[in-house]
Amino acid sequence: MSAVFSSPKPGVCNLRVQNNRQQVSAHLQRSTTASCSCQNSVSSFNRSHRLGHNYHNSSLGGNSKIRKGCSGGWEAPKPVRKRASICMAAEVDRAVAATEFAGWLKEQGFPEQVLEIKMFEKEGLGCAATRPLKAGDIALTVPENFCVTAFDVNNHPVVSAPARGRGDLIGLTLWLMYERTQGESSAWYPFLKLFPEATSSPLLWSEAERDEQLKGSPALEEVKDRVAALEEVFEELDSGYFQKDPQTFGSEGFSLTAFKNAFSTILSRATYLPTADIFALVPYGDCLNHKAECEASLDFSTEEEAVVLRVDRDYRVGEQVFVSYGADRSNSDLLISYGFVDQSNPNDYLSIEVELLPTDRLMGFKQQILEQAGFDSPQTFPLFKDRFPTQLLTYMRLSRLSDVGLFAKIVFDQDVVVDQSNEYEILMLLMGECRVALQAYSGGSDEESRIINDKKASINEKLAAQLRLCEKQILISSMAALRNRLAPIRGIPVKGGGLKDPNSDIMEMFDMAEQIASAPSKFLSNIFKK
Ligand SMILES: C[S@@+](CC[C@H](N)C(=O)[O-])C[C@H]1O[C@@H](n2cnc3c(N)ncnc32)[C@H](O)[C@@H]1O
Repeated sequence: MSAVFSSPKPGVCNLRVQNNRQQVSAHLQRSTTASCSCQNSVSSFNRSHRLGHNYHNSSLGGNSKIRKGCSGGWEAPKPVRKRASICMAAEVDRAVAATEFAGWLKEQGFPEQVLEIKMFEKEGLGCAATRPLKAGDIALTVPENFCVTAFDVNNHPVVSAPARGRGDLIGLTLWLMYERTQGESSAWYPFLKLFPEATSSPLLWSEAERDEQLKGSPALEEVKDRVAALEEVFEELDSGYFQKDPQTFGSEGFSLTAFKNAFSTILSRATYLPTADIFALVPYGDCLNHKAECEASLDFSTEEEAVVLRVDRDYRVGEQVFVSYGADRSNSDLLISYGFVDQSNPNDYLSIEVELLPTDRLMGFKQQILEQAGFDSPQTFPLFKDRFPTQLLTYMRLSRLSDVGLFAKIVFDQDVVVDQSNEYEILMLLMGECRVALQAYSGGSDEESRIINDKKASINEKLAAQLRLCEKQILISSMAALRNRLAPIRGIPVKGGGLKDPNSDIMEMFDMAEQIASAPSKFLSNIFKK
């Protein structure tokens, strides 16, 4: 994995604020107070990262539990043979399409739901309650045979072969590409009419646009990696199947653009169902929008043999019912996977990677301590706008400690300062890392606010500005929190005697000191002793 921000001084500061694609980041379970504070409870979290699932093969090889025992299947109406055209949602009024879709589903025996699909100003299509709902109520029950899954891909006369072994998301992408080329002849036409042609994901932006708009953001590397992987898959499909059979795989419907558009659509609409370990296109379910505070999500119920949504809060009639697309989704992740940014996302974070110094003579000993506490080297931690994990600080304290006698003070679930010079060093290192990360973005935060409010700015420009602004805010508030922690160590008074904001006249001093975050520790300890 590529690190986006290199250390201010390699070998001295082994920290990198990096992209958030990966693994272990730590999930903070307790919410905190307004100013940036330290979190005590961290557990590793496995985000069901939809894109990440793209490259595993779990569900295509007959792992389609959701369709096992399915009786009858979805009786799609007999296709009316019309000239095949690519079905593009931009050409249709999606609100009208939603009403037609509901009627069509009813004809197929779809059960009555307590949700209706409606257009909402901010999120586009969404689901509104048609009767009052109480927390715990079932709001949606979609029998399994109405869902499109790997089962349909595996049994598809055309796309089953190219989809084999490629994972659910690519399988569904191929399914969508093919069905789109069938236009009104597709058995799923009323369903497909609801889909947007593509999302606003930067996976679809031009190289120049993404380089310019995402400059400084860890999302840039992430997008580059994902696009490269997607293009590689397309190359294989193109040379292995599309070019060999141009009659079946027409050049327009099976172009790279069509592939990427369909992939972004599937990425944003297919729901991962944990119980069945499968991705599915779920009618109605694919119209549910995300709210970070929400805990409800779709899953497959083996008892009901249906995909079910149980709401986590009360809803009034007409109110939009939300789900969670995943508890720990950063804005960068939301933008790449769904093409939107949630500016008030309490779960937004930047990842910071820390590791032991390879030249440390106590490396082996420290590694054992880390292993016992369940950490790796390197290890990724999240940096939130209002909090960062205690474990990040403890990890860093350990990594910079040279006095074995102080090792007993290393406690991962409590915020215990080991010794003042060690504390000073790690806070300065963190500060330096945040500063370097912040400097990688061009322009000040005012620039982002201006773009967000500029009526002439494009959707992509606005989305990128929202993302950059949120990420900058995380770094700025982390630096403010670090300054607050540094102030008492340095014995510098802060306004009103509190720890919130250092006096503005000493800000300059802080700034100067922060610039030397990577200075030799001898020099730092001299400052400390002043
Ligand atoms: C599963 S679909 C939901 C239906 C979608 N709104 C539509 O019009 O078809 C996911 C898409 O909904 C939109 N969306 C979901 N939650 C959102 C939110 N909180 N804010 C803005 N857009 C959201 C994004 O465009 C995303 O790609």
